[in-house]
Amino acid sequence: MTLRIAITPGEPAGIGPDLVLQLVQQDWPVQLVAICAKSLLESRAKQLGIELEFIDYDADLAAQPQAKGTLTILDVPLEAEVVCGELDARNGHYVVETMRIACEKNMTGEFDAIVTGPVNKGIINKSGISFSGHTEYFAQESNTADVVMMLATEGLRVALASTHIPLAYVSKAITYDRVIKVTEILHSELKHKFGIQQPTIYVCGLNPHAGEDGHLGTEEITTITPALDHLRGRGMNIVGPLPADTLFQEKYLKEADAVLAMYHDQGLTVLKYKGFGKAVNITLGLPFVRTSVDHGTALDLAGTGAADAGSFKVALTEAIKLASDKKV
Ligand SMILES: NC(=O)c1ccc[n+]([C@@H]2O[C@H](COP(=O)([O-])OP(=O)(O)OC[C@H]3O[C@@H](n4cnc5c(N)ncnc54)[C@H](O)[C@@H]3O)[C@@H](O)[C@H]2O)c1
Ligand SMILES: N[C@H](C(=O)O)[C@H](O)COP(=O)(O)O
Repeated sequence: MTLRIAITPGEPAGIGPDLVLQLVQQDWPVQLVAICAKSLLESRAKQLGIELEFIDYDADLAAQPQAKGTLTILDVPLEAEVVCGELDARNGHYVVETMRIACEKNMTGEFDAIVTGPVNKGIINKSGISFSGHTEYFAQESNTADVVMMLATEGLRVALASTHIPLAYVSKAITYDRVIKVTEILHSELKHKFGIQQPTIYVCGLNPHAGEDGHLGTEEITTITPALDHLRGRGMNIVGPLPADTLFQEKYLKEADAVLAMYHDQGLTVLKYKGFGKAVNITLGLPFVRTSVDHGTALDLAGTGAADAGSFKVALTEAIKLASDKKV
């Protein structure tokens, strides 16, 4: 049976539409359906000089593998005309609607995975919708209490204990229960989705030098270590908390199936330094497969033809793998 994968190009003024047009220049063993404005992709294709056959999505037809040079679209109309590189709050609802449809159709089983292009969180908020990221949106929309953001590139997986929150709130977000829940999800998904029988997880401290015995912060003593001790007591291979600035070295990474960072930039700066443009963002703990690109909207490159589709291809390849494994 051919899998059906939803692609949301994301912010219409960014590079997402360009990258979707690049993705379908090759065959894929699954059906790809872009959930977005047909008019947007038609005009972007014209601007980029790409010739494509556009096909309207029909849910009643059996899924067929993606043939290069065609693009199947589930049309969602824009609210306002798009100018490349110029954010417009009037399209905030449109962007979220594409995500909502993708989520709904994955929940019902019509689709087998979602691969998302980049969105601008600020402009969605400006449009009146409270929004902090796809990860949080899909968790809420699918009634999933806890999910984990994990980015992966060749040789490194980094998961986050907190995601899109101001730095000032991070300490409060790192609770005993949160550290346990995130590590449990990460451990379980490494085992069941990535086939690692006995996962080893290295965990970063929160403070400089992991708190230096409480002299540079106490969260390691009061919260993180007790949570990790609890998990170790249940038989999990957990190392840490280690100082984040010296954890990311080969000696440790060769032992680690994943690193759990306490906050966004602590982990993703390293991950993106290692693999920007070749990494995938995977939401762990959702009832469906969801992957994404490792980069943002790159407004400066929209419509120029200079955007690189490497990460989108990695994200799609990973979604196909995860969705295929789920079907077995
Ligand atoms: N998956 C997502 O939805 C996602 C991920 C990251 C950032 N964002 C959002 O994107 C917006 C812009 O973020 P930013 O400026 O930090 O990052 P960015 O990734 O958009 O841009 C950073 C730099 O990398 C370049 N770049 C990015 N993607 C590229 C590609 N595919 N090919 C070639 N060059 C590329 C850009 O031109 C720019 O110079 C923000 O609103 C942020 O929240 C969204
Ligand atoms: N934190 C992600 C990154 O830096 O790549 C990005 O903002 C996207 O997150 P969502 O998948 O939750 O939108």
